[in-house]
Amino acid sequence: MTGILDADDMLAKLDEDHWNALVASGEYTQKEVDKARRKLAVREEVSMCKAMLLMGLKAKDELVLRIASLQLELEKRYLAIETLSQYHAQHAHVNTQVSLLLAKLYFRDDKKNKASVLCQELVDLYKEANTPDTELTEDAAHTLASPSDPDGYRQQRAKDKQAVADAFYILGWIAIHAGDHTQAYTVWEDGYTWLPNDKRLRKQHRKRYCWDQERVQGEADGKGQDGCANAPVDEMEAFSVDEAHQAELALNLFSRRTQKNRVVFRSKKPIIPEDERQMVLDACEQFAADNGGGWGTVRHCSVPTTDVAVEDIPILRPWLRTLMRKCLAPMLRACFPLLADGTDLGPRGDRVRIHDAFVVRYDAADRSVSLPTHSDTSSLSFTVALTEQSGYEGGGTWFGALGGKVVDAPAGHAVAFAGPLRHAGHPISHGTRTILVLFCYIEGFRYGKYVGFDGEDDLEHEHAHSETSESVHAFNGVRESGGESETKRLNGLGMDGGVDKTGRCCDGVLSVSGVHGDVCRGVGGVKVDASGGQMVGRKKKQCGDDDKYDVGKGYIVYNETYELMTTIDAK
Ligand SMILES: O=C(O)CCC(=O)C(=O)O
Ligand SMILES: [Fe+2]
Repeated sequence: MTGILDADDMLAKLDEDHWNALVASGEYTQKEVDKARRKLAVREEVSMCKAMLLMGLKAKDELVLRIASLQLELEKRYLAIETLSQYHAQHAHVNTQVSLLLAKLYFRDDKKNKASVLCQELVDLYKEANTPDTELTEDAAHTLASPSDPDGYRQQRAKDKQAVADAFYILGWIAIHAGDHTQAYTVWEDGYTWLPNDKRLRKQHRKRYCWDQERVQGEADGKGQDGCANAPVDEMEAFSVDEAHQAELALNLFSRRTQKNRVVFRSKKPIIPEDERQMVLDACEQFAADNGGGWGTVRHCSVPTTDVAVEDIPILRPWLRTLMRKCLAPMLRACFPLLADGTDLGPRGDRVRIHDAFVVRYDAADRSVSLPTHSDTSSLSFTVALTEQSGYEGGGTWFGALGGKVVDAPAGHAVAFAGPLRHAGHPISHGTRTILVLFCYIEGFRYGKYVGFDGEDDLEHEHAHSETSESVHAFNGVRESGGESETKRLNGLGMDGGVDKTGRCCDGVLSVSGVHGDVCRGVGGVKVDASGGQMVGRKKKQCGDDDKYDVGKGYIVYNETYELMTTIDAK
């Protein structure tokens, strides 16, 4: 009995022996046992915190936050929500952190309206009590974000600002998921005005500035592509939805009368001349060389498509703005003459805005050969071929609503289509295929309204909740509560958006902790809509019989989305 001094030590020793025996017997792995032990400790702490709360032994806000974060660790988000929402309902002046965590959990739970009310409340309270910050240099902003002050005042201020920045950020994402990019960018711009030192708000501001405002010489005076200045629609080859897809939701975006079932268009002529294509490819290679030697993966995870964001390559920005203004926007105007709300894209398509622009490369020699079925979170999208068709085999864009037709384009030609259409990057079997991909929105046109992105899905989620709690109760044992099965069930969907170490969300990749496991969900995560699609980040991934491209089970999600969700996990 060496080293045993009192009853507590004795019990601890017995406990230790008990756990060790479980591992030694081979019945459980060390990892399973560690997890079970941690679970017990967390439960004990929850009980203690609850007792302290009753006895008024510590600041209530702190205790409530601690209880909620422990409940999250136990993978019981519904309990965390209950804890926070009850507290929120009972207290008129609720701590910022409590409101924010509750908003994030609602957001992740797809209760967007509830999340939105809380975020708006945080923003309004902040605005009442503060004045907009001034923009600081990156360094100064960083110091501010990590202050060291003994009495904690500055630290608390910084935390509150961070919370309000998060609230702005979430409000924007809620708008994106409702298919309202205009509103999202308005909120983010407002957030940037108030908190210009928040990195994510600053990034959104710069993106808008880049695509909507910045003009450099040569652009404004009309140099650049004029090849399709008037973009007559007869210069476009149109593809119509087939018999089986007459109810295609994407058609709802447009006047049925004028659109006549046409949802995909391919230019008959090249819109980017060869020298410009080469310039773009060179710029991307140069960018890759300057940034660690390889192309990045801006969006994807388990399907490792390689891509670069055009806004990150300065010389491509004016080029794309000119191409957009002179060619692509008028082309969209011609192809999609009348929207469902009776408006049009404006003279020469000047209501069209770039939401995102990527150069995407598929390479048969690495694993980036295809892209799973998804819908873009855009009202209109483009792919423009940058490489010659002779340089690859396979490839092109697959569209479900065209009866599974694959539309590929010769070098320099553009394919324009309605973003909500289900589509996929058809696999290449040889060579390299590089395309420019554009996600566009139409200023002031809330396309989500026409494809069912609107509305609170509380009912659906009350149901999901009961499933969640059932599964949680059913899986309290050591074995069953471990990562995969529970995470799957927690989603109530049998599929999950996981997050890998690099911050990309992946379908089918189940991460170890349940909390991480459904990181994607709230960000528009694994949302199943009427047509059985999932929405992740800015893309809506669909699962259906014809999901034959789901080879790599990849989601397309933004790293910035991941950044937001990790702040939720940070509690
Ligand atoms: O490879 C293609 O043609 C499709 C690409 C695509 O859909 C995307 O990047 O969103
Ligand atoms: Fe796409």
